[in-house]
Amino acid sequence: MPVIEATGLTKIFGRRPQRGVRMLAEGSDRDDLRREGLTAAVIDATFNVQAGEIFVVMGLSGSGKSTLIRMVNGLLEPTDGTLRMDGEDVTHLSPARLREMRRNKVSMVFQHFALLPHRTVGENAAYALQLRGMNKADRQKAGEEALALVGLKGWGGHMPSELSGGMRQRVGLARALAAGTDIMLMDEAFSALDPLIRKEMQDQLLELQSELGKTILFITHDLNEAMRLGERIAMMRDGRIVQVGSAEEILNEPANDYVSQFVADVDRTRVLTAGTVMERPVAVIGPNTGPKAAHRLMREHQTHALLVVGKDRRVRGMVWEEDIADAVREGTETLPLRSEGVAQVSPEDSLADLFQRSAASRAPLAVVNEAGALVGIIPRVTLLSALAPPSPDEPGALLKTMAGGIR
Ligand SMILES: Nc1ncnc2c1ncn2[C@@H]1O[C@H](COP(=O)(O)OP(=O)(O)OP(=O)(O)O)[C@@H](O)[C@H]1O
Repeated sequence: MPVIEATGLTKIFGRRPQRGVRMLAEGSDRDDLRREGLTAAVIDATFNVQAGEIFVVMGLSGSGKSTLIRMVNGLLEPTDGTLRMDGEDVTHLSPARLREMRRNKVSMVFQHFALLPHRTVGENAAYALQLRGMNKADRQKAGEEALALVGLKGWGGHMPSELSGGMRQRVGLARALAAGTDIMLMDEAFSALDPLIRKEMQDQLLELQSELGKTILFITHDLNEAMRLGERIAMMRDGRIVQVGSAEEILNEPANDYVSQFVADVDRTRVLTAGTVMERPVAVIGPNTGPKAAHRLMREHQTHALLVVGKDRRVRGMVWEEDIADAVREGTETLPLRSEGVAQVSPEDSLADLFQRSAASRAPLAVVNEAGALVGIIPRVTLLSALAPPSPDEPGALLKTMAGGIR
C-alpha cells in the first residue's frame, strides 16, 4: 500500500473555485480560468509515494510544487481530488484531527529554516517533541541523537547564532528526524545552500535514508538535485504532472518536448548507469574458438576486440584484432588471449565512472554481476553516444559532458 496516494488532486485559488473545477472538466485550460479570476495552481495530480522511497516533485517556479506539498501536509484543502495517507482519506479531516495527524505522521523541512534564536541548538532540534509534551530529559536525549545523525554531535548546547547557514539547515533536518515521523516532506530544503554544502547535504540525506528508510516527498526546482535524490521524479509544468518516472526513464524516454528540453542540459554521466546503456553480449566468444572464427566475428560486428568468456560466464580475457590477424596469417590454432586491460564494471557504475575506466582503452567494457558473471557489454562507441546529450546538432555539449566525466 502506498504511504501517500494522491488522486486527481486539484487546487484552484480565487472566488468560488468549484467553478474552475467544472471549467477544467469541460475542457477549459489554465488561461481560460485566469480570465475568470481563478488560478489553477495544481490540476489533476495523481501519484503515489511508496514506503521508504524518496519521491521528488520537480518543476520551475510557479509550476505548483509548493501548493502540492501544502495540500499533502494539510496546510491547504484541495479543491478537488483525494489524498490518502497510509490508506486513510485525509482530504477533508477536521482541523483537530489534521493537526494530530501532522504531528504524529509528518514532519517538514523548509528552505529557510527558522530556528528559535533564544533556544539552544539541542532545544531547537527537539522542538517537535516539546510540542508533543515529552519531558525535558527525554527530549534532550532525542535531540542529541538527531543532531549526531546529521553530523552535529556535541553542538546541542550552542546557540543558533553560532552556526553557519549549512549547519542551521542540518538542525532543520535534525528536528524533522527527532520528531520520529515516518513521512518527511522537504520543500526546497537545500535550495538556499551554496553548491558544495548542498551536495554534502544531499549525500547525507541519501546516507540517512539508507539507514532510516523514511518516506520522503522532496520538492526542488533543480533537475540535477532531483536526479541525484529521486528514486522516482514527478515533472510538473503549469500545475500538471507531465511525467513520473525514474531518472533514467525521464532522460531516455521524455514524455514530451518540454521534458526533453529540460533534460537536455543534465549531466547524463552522473545519472545513467552501466546497466542502462549496456548491450546484450553478442560479440563474445568461448576460450576454444579458433582465431579464424574469431576474426570473422570481429568483422561482422565491426569491433577491434572480443571478450572471451568461459562456460561459467566469467570473463577470461580479450582478443585483439591485430593479434588475431597475426594468428590467422601464421595459421596458429589457439586464441591469442590477453588478460590485462579488461575493464570489468558493475551495472550500478555511473557513466562518469565508466568513462574513466575506459579512457585508456579502445576495448568494450564488460559488465559483470556480483557473482562475476558477464551480463552485458558496453562497446566504446555506445559509451560515447550515451555520453552525448540528446540533441545531436550540438557537438560542443558532447565535449562538455565528456569533460564532466573526466573530472
Ligand atoms: N494563496 C494563493 N493565492 C493565489 N494564487 C496562489 C496562491 N498560492 C500560489 N498561487 C499561485 O499558484 C501557482 C503555483 O504556485 P506555487 O507556489 O505552488 O508554485 P511553485 O512551483 O511552488 O513555485 P515557487 O518555487 O516559485 O514557489 C502560481 O501561479 C501562484 O501564483
